[in-house]
Amino acid sequence: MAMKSDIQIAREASKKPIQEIGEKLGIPSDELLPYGHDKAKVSQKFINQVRGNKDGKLILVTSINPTPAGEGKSTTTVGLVDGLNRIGKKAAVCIREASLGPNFGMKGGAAGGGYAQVVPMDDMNLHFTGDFHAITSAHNLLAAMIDNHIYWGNSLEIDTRRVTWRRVIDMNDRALRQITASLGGVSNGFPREAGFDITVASEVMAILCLANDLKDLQERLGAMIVAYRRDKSPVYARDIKADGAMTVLLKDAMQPNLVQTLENNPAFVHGGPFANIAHGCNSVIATTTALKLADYVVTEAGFGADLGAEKFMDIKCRKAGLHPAVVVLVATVRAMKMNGGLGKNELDHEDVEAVKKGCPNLGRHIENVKSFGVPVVVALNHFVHDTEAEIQAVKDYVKTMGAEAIVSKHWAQGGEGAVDLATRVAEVADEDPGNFSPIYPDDMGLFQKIETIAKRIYRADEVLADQKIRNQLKEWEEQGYGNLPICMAKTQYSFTTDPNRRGAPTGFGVPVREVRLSAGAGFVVVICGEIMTMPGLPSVPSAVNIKLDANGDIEGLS
Ligand SMILES: Nc1ncnc2c1ncn2[C@@H]1O[C@H](COP(=O)(O)OP(=O)(O)O)[C@@H](O)[C@H]1O
Ligand SMILES: O=COP(=O)(O)O
Repeated sequence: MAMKSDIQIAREASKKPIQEIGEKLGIPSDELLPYGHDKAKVSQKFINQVRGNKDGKLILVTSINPTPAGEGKSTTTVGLVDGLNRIGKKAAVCIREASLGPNFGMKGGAAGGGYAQVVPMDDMNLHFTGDFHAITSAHNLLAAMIDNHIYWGNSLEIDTRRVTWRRVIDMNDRALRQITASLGGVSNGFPREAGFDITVASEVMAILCLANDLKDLQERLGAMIVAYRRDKSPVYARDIKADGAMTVLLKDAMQPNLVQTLENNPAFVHGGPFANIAHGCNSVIATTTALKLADYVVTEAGFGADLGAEKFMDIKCRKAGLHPAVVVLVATVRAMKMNGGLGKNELDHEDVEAVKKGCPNLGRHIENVKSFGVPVVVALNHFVHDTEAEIQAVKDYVKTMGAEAIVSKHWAQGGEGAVDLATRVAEVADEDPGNFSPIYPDDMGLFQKIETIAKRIYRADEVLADQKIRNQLKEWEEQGYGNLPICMAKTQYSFTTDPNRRGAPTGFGVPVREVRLSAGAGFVVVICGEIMTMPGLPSVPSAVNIKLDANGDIEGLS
């Protein structure tokens, strides 16, 4: 029988009232702000009340370098939590919210898939509880106030050639990457080059995902650098007096969202930075709250372990004082084949040799995760086309790497299909050796931090950066930002900056195109190769297949 679509499965879910889901975690109904019957925000008051609880075990789900469709990190995160609950563990999901960009572009949503989804998947993949709209508004309020400040006399002496604060929209729109603002004459202000990024690349998004509470949020917002003067001294958001109003716009967005899996297990869904252009992790407030309420919290970080997992460890864990007890590294036969050199349209037939050729990519990610002092379990996310020979090839290879690969069929079977994975992951998590450490110390120089990531994680020979970039990093160190971690922005398809160099390449350099100081979020963004902070739509966007059917139900969301 043909598998139902994700949205059909989600629509048929037997959801419980969100208050019952909260009760599973000890959240009283009056500490939930409901958004309908199946979504709610958790109150800051309750979050403050449980801050003293003992932490559960934190489990990170990452993956090998993915195909364009993604290898099932969110799906495995949800399936693993359902599996853990089936074996009697009190486990919760912690994932990111979906951006409308990939939803209507190519990649799809962020609610998992098959019988391992969070619901209501359509709400979650569309407007959800409005967090992304709030972030977009707050970001663009600041942009409007900057140009307005310049219009009314520019008392801060902003150098209009050095306004670094761009605008955002939660959509893939390449036409907005580079624009000229304030055209049309005197009443429209002073024309200058400007542009848009996608909302998930906004520093406001990063701050919402790293802040502990509203006070911390406002302080970080105020600390964002928005422009420089001619003497190159920074102008902050607090100089524009925008931080208060931005915090008002973000008041509700700051509170984590609670929904449920298809098997009625709790799922925190909050924040949504991409991992190729931002730090790629869900919010600290959701993760730390979940750890106070569940014995096992399973979270994910975007794209492959060279991006999301590295930034989870070196940015999120460092800043929030977290550490993963175990990492689940998702591999799929299809991505192994792609890393073995096959094209994205050649992945549906058996090719054991291609799987074997892709193994070094998996091996490098296993070594990288272990280099953070964290044990790893490989989850082979089973697809219907996978053959026994292909699966065996992965298992045999993983064994040579001193790890173990466990086949998980959560997509097709829900939690029942992930019981073996859940059993093993819980065992490893309970043995948590507590040896986690980031791969570079705070007091290492910024350029040296970039080199450490490039050489130790990507296996690059060198970092290529012109003198202007090196001088900019030195200047930020002199201004007191030298202790910040690095947020690498590069393609998700390769360890290199060339999306076509799959597998485990060596003998390459990492070209740095631009560096941006996210002084509010507290990291330095290093833009490598051709990666864009405003993606474009594909030739046939998913949007063309998204519509309402005769019953008014949504079709085409995945
Ligand atoms: N085992 C599987 N079989 C078939 N499709 C899957 C499987 N796992 C995930 N998918 C689908 O692949 C896409 C990407 O899954 P997702 O969990 O979003 O990946 P990631 O979080 O790594 O980007 C989704 O459409 C999902 O439904
Ligand atoms: O930031 C990217 O996340 P996914 O890997 O979930 O697409």
